[in-house]
Amino acid sequence: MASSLSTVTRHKLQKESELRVEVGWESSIRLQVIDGTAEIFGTELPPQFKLTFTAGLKFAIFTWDGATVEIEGSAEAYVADETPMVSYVNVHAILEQRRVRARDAAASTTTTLPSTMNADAALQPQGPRVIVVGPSDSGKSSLTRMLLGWAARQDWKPTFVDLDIGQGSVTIPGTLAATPIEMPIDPVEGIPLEVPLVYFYGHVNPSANTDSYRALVKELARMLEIQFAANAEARAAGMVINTMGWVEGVGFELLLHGIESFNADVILVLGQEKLYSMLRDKFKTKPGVDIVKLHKSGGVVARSSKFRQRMRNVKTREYFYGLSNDLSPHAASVNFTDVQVFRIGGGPQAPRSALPIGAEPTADPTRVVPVTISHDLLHSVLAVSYAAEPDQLLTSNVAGFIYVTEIDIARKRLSYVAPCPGPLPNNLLLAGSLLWVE
Ligand SMILES: Nc1ncnc2c1ncn2[C@@H]1O[C@H](COP(=O)(O)OP(=O)(O)OP(=O)(O)O)[C@@H](O)[C@H]1O
Repeated sequence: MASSLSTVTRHKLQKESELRVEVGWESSIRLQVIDGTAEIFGTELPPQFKLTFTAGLKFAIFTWDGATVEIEGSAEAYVADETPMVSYVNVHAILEQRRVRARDAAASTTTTLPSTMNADAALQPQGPRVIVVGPSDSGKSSLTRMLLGWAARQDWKPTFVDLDIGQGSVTIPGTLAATPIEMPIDPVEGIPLEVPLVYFYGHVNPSANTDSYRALVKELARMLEIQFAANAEARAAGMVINTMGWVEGVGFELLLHGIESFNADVILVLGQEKLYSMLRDKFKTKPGVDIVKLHKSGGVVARSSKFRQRMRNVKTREYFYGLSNDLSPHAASVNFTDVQVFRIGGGPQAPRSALPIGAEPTADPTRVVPVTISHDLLHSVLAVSYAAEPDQLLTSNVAGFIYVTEIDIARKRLSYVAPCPGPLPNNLLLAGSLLWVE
């Protein structure tokens, strides 16, 4: 039975049960494990230590052997003893065997090859490449976290790939990203930002420009392939890929494109029979791809579009201000001539003169188009690209993001806020449809 908590409440959890918590929007809560052991999405909680969970968060504290958990503050919370966790951890055990096999095989390849010879990258021993798929609110991100967390607890550094542009769990929404996970993901702080490879798609809706989305997925996969070829440890640990909840029509095509681009060999399907059978049909002639159907947890909470919008704002705010307002973003301004802003898509594909008579030029969705700086850019989130030339902007990764706070047309100056001081690392900026108002 759900209870509304406003003060301190203790919950005794039996083995293999979980406490499902929804923090209210009014304030954060403090939570600690009083005795026993418990984890949040694969990350073990430190005993006797108060952790703060911010307003709006929804999560489960799971225990394998039993625990007592105390919550201070206002939250909806209830205990559930029916969870799919055992099936999830069984998947982890199989992935673990594959990682060990890849590591052992890599070790014997290096000892048997002459030192001057490199094994063909495609033939090198390879750990599991897992892709988690399912409709919206099926628990994909949570399962991804668990699999990464359990692997990291066994000293692997698996690569987390996030293709879900709606949430932006690595940096901000509207991005695709990959990062090695060296330790279980902190349930409060999230993913550390040290070495992520981030690409800016610029929209939270994949249908805004599916061609550019595909181009970015391909490029991210290509970059990881290069990294894996040079790093046997990362290759053996493999990757866990989180996807978006769009699984019908073009969404399904994009899923297939993701699976093929990353050469995924384990597809975990959460909570939808139809998607499972469509994938099984697609891959029945392809040996070496395992498709596994898993139950969705009864704890997964459906989130409205308003809630998602709110969480996106929280995520963007966190990027600039830190989780608990502990970062001081840096306000600065530049002359219009100091920066060049572009967007992807638009503009004619070919000049009318080059087209057959009567044909209308269509917009090229992957074309890099210059943007004239105007009031239209006010409140935009812009990516600072690593591209050396504008024509590389489509597939270059990004250094970070700024948001535009003022456009002074008379003085031709653009004011912005960046997460750190100092000049921008590049003057090539990329705009999408992402806006943010403090
Ligand atoms: N067992 C659980 N108990 C309580 N809350 C949960 C549980 N599992 C997941 N949640 C919460 O439910 C929400 C949806 O889960 P999650 O983000 O994993 O789904 P998703 O399939 O990745 O969603 P989408 O792709 O639509 O964004 C999240 O807020 C998550 O923290």
